[in-house]
Amino acid sequence: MKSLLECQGLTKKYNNFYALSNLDLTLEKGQIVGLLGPNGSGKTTLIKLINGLLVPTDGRVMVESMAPGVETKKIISYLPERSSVSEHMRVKDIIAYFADFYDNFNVERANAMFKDLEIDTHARMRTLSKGTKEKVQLILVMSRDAELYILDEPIGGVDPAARDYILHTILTNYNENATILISTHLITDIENVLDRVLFLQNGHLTLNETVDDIRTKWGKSVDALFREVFKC
Ligand SMILES: Nc1ncnc2c1ncn2[C@@H]1O[C@H](COP(=O)(O)OP(=O)(O)OP(=O)(O)O)[C@@H](O)[C@H]1O
Repeated sequence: MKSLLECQGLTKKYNNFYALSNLDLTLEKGQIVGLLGPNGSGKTTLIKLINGLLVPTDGRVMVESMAPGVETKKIISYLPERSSVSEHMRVKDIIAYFADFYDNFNVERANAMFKDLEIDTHARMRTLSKGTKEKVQLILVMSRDAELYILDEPIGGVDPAARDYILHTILTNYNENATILISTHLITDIENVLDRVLFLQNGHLTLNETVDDIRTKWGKSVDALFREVFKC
């Protein structure tokens, strides 16, 4: 089976500091993968390398057998750590902009999710709360028919009640052959929707297991295992 994402010996050095060291990783299609690790462990660095926003110091990353570039941007839908959406625009204008920019943007799906989450699409971004802005961006990203969705800390500002709804409707309302890679510290909230978990520690991939195998092997939740492994 052709893999969706392949990293071989992937290394990123900032000056003399290794943010990512010799990382080997293969992800197949059709799974929701949690990218977990303490602050500074290299999650955003890995995500930026996959998106071609950083160049590896060593090793390589391939998406659908292609190096990051124009072609991979068409099949990756990326939610960055920090907002890339213009604050003065109205939500409806951002939807139109996305529809214009991305061939694979599904306007009906976006509008249905905005309606479900009761977000006023006439509102300007700057007038929305932090959590609502996050919802808007997540909806925009998940409304593309992509093969790989990469979400860097998508729901930190969303209240816990809305989180459940978002995780179950938005993250599961996507093409089942696609893969979602989510970096988050909200492990308890998210672990029920995850198929696989990656642990990053000081730039090293220290765990790559299915959630079922974690529960069977260690007899504990992903959150409990994370707290044990990364105990300060
Ligand atoms: N541009 C840069 N120059 C120098 N060091 C950097 C740069 N970007 C990141 N780093 C360092 O690389 C390491 C990994 O950072 P990264 O942002 O990938 O971590 P992270 O796991 O995403 O952290 P967090 O959970 O806090 O967002 C950190 O020690 C960080 O300080």
